[in-house]
Amino acid sequence: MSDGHTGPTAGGEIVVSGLTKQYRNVKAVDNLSFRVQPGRVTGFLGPNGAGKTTTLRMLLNLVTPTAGTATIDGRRYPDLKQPLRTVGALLEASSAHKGRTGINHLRVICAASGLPKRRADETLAMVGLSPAAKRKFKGYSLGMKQRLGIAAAMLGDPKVLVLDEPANGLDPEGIRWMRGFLKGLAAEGRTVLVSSHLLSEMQLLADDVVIIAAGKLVRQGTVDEVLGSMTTGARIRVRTPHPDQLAKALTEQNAQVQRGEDGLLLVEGNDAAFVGRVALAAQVELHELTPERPDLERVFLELTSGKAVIR
Ligand SMILES: Nc1ncnc2c1ncn2[C@@H]1O[C@H](COP(=O)(O)OP(=O)(O)OP(=O)(O)O)[C@@H](O)[C@H]1O
Repeated sequence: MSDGHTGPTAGGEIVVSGLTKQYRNVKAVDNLSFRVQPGRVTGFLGPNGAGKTTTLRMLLNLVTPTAGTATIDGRRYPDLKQPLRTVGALLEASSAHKGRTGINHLRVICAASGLPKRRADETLAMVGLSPAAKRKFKGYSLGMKQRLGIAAAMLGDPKVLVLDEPANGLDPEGIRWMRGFLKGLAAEGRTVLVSSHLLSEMQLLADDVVIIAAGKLVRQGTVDEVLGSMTTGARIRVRTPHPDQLAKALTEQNAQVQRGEDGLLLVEGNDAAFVGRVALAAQVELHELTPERPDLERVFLELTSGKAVIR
């Protein structure tokens, strides 16, 4: 809708509708629509150049859409009555005045935005940076800078968090911390939208995923739905001392079977119960029968194959 109001929505829902951004030569975002629910972590995934950053910047009114709308809590960003209390954002490795201490960086933002000064101390504690409060920004590690950026995003106690590649450059400990922190925010009922190309990380972090490629929606759903919808990715590992006999029986039932080492068979497109039944009917002893869940990495490559163009 053009007046910036899309009617009542549950607190903190993000609604992207027909969003499009045409740069001179590139359609960075192409008629994109999706919804992001509160109380959940949503992974916003896509290959390089897919249009993730452009979408998030349109959501935050930093880039003007060519067409379509993006609303937070039912309003476009410029129409939010209290933007910092509604949405907090981390767009890139946060920058701050090099000679300023972490705590002063946050206090400056509080002063400029009419937020109480105590929020600087509270959010610094929230991200575990209190011990480094009085150290200068230029001495912060990348991980500390990311934490400070998150503290800044949390100053207004927003119900919506939008983070562009927050795990970039973090070490495994930093990534683990980030995961716990973001899950905690969602558990408090906040909306957490996180862009990433680290798909394995998203599988551990996200409840829902929105996958885009070349500016277009490729798939949206819960992580389980998206993984479960990929029949080609689902395989059953079967181990038997009689692989020839079992492979023959399975192939006769039109199953696709790949041979591995040590009597291993990989069966595609069927479930474990099917494989067990065929083995029983063929009187073949089984030493292993394991459904292999497709991982998000494989699903992602399959869904976006051919669209991961470097533009
Ligand atoms: N200001 C701009 N002017 C022209 N083209 C742009 C501009 N900003 C982005 N693009 C182009 O739009 C496309 C989408 O870029 P965007 O940064 O949104 O993708 P992304 O999914 O965030 O990628 P990455 O993971 O590499 O950051 C790319 O082709 C990019 O070159």
